[in-house]
Amino acid sequence: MSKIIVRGGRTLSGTVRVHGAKNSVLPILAAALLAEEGSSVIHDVPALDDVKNILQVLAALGVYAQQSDGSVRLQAETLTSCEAPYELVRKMRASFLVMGPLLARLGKVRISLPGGCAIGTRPIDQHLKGFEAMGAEIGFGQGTIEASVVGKLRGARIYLDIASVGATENIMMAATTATGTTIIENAAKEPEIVDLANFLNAMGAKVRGAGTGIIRIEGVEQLRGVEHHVIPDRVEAGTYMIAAAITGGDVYVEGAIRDHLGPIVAKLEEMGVVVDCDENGIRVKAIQPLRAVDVKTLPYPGFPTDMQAQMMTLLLVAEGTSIVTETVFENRFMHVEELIKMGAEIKVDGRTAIVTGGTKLSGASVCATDLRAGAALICAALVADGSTEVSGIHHIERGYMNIVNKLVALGADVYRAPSPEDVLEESEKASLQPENLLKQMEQRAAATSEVVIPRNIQPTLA
Ligand SMILES: CC(=O)N[C@H]1[C@@H](OP(=O)(O)OP(=O)(O)OC[C@H]2O[C@@H](n3ccc(=O)[nH]c3=O)[C@H](O)[C@@H]2O)O[C@H](CO)[C@@H](O)[C@@H]1O
Ligand SMILES: C=C(OP(=O)(O)O)C(=O)O
Repeated sequence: MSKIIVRGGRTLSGTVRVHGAKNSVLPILAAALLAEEGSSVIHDVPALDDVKNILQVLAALGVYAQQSDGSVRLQAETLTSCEAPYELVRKMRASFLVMGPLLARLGKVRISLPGGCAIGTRPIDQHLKGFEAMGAEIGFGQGTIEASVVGKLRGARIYLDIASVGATENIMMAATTATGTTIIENAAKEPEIVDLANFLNAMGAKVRGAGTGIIRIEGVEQLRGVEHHVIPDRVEAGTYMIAAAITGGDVYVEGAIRDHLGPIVAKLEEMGVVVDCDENGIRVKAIQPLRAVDVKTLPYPGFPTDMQAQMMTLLLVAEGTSIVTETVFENRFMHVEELIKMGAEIKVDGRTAIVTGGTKLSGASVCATDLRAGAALICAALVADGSTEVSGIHHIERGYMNIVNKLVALGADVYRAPSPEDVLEESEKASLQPENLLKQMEQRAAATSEVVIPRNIQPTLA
């Protein structure tokens, strides 16, 4: 098991550049399935495990993808399957976002139920309610969902009981080529929804109102591939803002968009952190001591649940007691137990955590139970006395590209310790390189006095 090791006590300073948003790029790559003509070229695609995973799902459906230097070209003119394989969907919930595009493109889809995860049960009833309203027949097999529609999906008025990000995206994509108009009421308003709508509109869709609670999609005949730049990752940006503040540092987060980070900026300022925003990024300068503040997570534009764990960690170094309330997911305090191992004083009562500030944190062996819990542990480790070993880092690598290098560039004392299996894998890979294979054959031949003629210099037989 690989680990990230952090020796705390360094003050962060300098500039860090944020990558493209994970939560934008995943639906956008799924939406590329809708292009019946031409290629889609997506730029600012971060090299994250989640991205690799969705590209594998798309490949299994027949999409041809080429990746180079932060961009991906996708060719989806001919799809070869309507079935998203279980092993891939199981790895990542966001793969469920291919359901809407597949229903629109092929009129049928077979996909595994994505199941729950550490932060909550995460049902998909609102996605399915939307597809059914649009005329899809939905059936459940053993852990799978099969949906089909006779002819095309039909536009409908769909009220979401919860302003679900994924359901809004899935229904929005399905509706782009439906007959008539679809209206999503109580739609999610996240910036990633707007990014997806912009991509769809560039492809020829007619989506209006993205970013508000009511989205109207007028169905069009077909969509074509286009080029698109993904928006910067607001959660990655927010995490580096917290990392800067917790170490009493001075960091410029290049690419951070202030309008996407309203609640983070507001809470940091309430705590006494100096936040300067310009059109290219956000500078965070922490003048400690910081003040305790209360935080309640809510759908956008409220305080993002994806920043709750990191914010809780910052509150540990503030003066006074803070109350953190998680309203979006029912089980998103898994980091608390790990922070307590580092000396934190936090009491959880249902969806509320009472955080006592000013306690000294000490290095410990802790485990990232989910992506943002992992980010929060790294933030805590940056100010803890001594060394912290964070395991479960595959969660962190789902959402933060080059986190270790970025923190090192800001002055942190941190490194990634590969697991013995990783080292073995690397050496196995190396031993499979052609030049090494040849060397091994030669060594074996010398030992057995066999004659080895490498294939590329073998004489052609008459
Ligand atoms: C890939 C991606 O973009 N992930 C984000 C997306 O996840 P995701 O799209 O899964 O989150 P949702 O907005 O759908 O979930 C919000 C709440 O609604 C509930 N719900 C959702 C759908 C449904 O059909 N029924 C239902 O009850 C969920 O269990 C959860 O309690 O938004 C979350 C909330 O901002 C973020 O934490 C995730 O980082
Ligand atoms: C919960 C998250 O992502 P996902 O929905 O992909 O699990 C997250 O990004 O914090």
